[in-house]
Amino acid sequence: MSFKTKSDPQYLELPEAELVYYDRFFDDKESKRLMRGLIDHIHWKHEEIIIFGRRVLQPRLTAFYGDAHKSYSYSNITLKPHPWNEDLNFIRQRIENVSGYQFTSVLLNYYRDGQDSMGWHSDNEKELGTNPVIASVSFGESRKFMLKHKREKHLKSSIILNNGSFLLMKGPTQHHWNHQIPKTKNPMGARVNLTFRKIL
Ligand SMILES: O=C(O)CCC(=O)C(=O)O
Ligand SMILES: [Fe+2]
Repeated sequence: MSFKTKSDPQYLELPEAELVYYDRFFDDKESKRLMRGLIDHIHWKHEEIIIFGRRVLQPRLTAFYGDAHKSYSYSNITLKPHPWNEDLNFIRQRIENVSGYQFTSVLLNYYRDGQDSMGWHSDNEKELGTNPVIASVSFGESRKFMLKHKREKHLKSSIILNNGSFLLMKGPTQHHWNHQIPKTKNPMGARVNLTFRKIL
């Protein structure tokens, strides 16, 4: 008799990438509690960024938490971390135990509906070092996570990130691939995503 655990990992077979996906990493009850806690208690901000010299609001809310003195800069903004809270430590503990990696910081994104999104990018900021490990946890509405190779333009992939899921990106993934969460016209509820990172 085989016994399937709730979080059998799926290895995504993409060249020059290392991606591992765990569906239902958190069960429905935990996910519901954590999503509620995050929406209600995280210090969400609607950040302005500068794109091609213009000030625009990001199409989502964000927050940055982590060890003190580990600031993070991207798209002309520098984020100073809020201290870890209980829910974030609970999530961090679980992903550290399973992945065997440790994280100093977490960037949170709150997609209020299908019109909220994140454009093509890779998480390759200098302070993450080479081959950074990024641990991505999602709660709420399922959204499509798209990947495209930076050099070989025909190489594309996508994966649906479900409620309670955990996606681990490591090895040369950030070096060779961009990712995005596209907008969608389908009616969509809220989604919260957390990307745990190690700032050196
Ligand atoms: O919302 C997601 O799943 C992606 C978030 C992301 O790529 C990031 O925070 O760098
Ligand atoms: Fe990212």
